[in-house]
Amino acid sequence: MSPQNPTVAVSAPGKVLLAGGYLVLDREYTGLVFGLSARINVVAAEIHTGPGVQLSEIVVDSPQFVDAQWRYGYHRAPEGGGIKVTQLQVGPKLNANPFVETTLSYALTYVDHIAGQAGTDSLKPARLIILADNDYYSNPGKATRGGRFAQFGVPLSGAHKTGLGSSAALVTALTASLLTHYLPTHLFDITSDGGRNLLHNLAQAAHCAAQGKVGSGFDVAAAVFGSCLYRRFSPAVLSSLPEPGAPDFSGKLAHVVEGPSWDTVIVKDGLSMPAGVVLRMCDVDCGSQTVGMVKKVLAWKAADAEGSKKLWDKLQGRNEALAAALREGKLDELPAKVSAIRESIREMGMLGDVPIEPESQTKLLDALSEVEGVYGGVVPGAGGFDAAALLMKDDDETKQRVEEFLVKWSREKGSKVKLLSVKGEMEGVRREGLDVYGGWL
Ligand SMILES: Nc1ncnc2c1ncn2[C@@H]1O[C@H](COP(=O)(O)OP(=O)(O)OP(=O)(O)O)[C@@H](O)[C@H]1O
Ligand SMILES: C[C@@](O)(CCOP(=O)(O)O)CC(=O)O
Repeated sequence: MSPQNPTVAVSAPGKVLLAGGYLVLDREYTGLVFGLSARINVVAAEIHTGPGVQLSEIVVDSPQFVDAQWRYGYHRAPEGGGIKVTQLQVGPKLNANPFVETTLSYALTYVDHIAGQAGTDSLKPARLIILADNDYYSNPGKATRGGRFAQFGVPLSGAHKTGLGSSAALVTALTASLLTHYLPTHLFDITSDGGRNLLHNLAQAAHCAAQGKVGSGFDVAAAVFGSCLYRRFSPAVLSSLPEPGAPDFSGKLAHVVEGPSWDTVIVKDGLSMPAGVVLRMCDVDCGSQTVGMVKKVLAWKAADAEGSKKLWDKLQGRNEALAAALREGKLDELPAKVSAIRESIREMGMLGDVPIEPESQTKLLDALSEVEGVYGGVVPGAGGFDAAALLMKDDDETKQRVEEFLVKWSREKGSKVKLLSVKGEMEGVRREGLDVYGGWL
């Protein structure tokens, strides 16, 4: 028989929205979502306490960063309020991690609800270890330990994010590791469709609560399902959920995440990568910030309902045409499909007065498209100055040409552009063997 609360490891991929930024906020439209080879891993293990010792504690470590341990006490709140977690002070100051804290309260509440129904009292203390692939963070400067997981030598707040969706991958892997650790396979199985749907719903709910807003959720969808065509859930699905600890949070959470009201549409075979083609990401370190872009685009959409609908319908058609060319392996069509999308994106940026594909990025993408073996590139997600996603031949010669091009470009333009080692990947959340984490556990 397997132990009651086994040590388990789960990983979830990062994301890139290749096409469908802004449109995917609206259920009328879809997004081309790719999972990435950069993963966030979480190992969940029981904490063994001495005989007679009672403690209700969850310890979370992110050992690649300095001062990155968070300890929480937990208890069952009255009136069905679920599991309340309270951060315990470790060092001189309380260093909050809202994504970890909220995910613990959501996942433990759900586990306790299910375990309560099954008549067992299974919330034993646990230790969780977070290990993130290096591409999630750039120029941390003081990285000391090589290998798959760097020791960054800075606190989490001092690491520069590359925008691969660390919080969504973390919330998903953390939720999945807790459910897998505490629940027997017949109650939660990450490899089943039902298990993945439940994980998706619970992770979306926790991620929205932690970030204090309901986005399109494509990042959590990528973390759970990997690459797909994504149509969002209606935000109303989450509107009946009270705060953790409030009366009946537990029952309402279970009702929402198990409920039939989710209208997310994930089309796994709607998106694929032809043999010999790879999706790669560039990090552009240029110091330019883009804030409030979503707000501005939505304001333009509201102010010009008719014109914006026309443009979005056209862009949706162009996005679908790219997905079809990828599915059908029509490599010679890729450059024109990518250019058509970029043209509509620039039009949206101009009409909304938002730098979605700013001129510096237009120049970079145009020049990259001329490099032999590159089919084209876009500003992914919301766009802006700081990233580019490329479709290119999957061979070392093309990679080398792109890297050489970027070195020259960076020198000439004074903006640091570098190719990340991350690649597009189809697979979503998965169990991992413990041997991957040698030396970290
Ligand atoms: N390795 C980690 N260990 C612990 N917490 C982490 C780790 N990585 C990310 N987080 C949590 O996620 C937060 C960052 O999430 P945020 O949504 O700001 O960025 P992101 O998801 O990486 O970026 P983007 O949405 O632009 O792709 C951190 O503040 C922290 O709470
Ligand atoms: C603008 C938007 O459609 C995409 C944002 O993507 P990213 O965070 O830039 O990868 C917002 C969303 O989908 O939640």
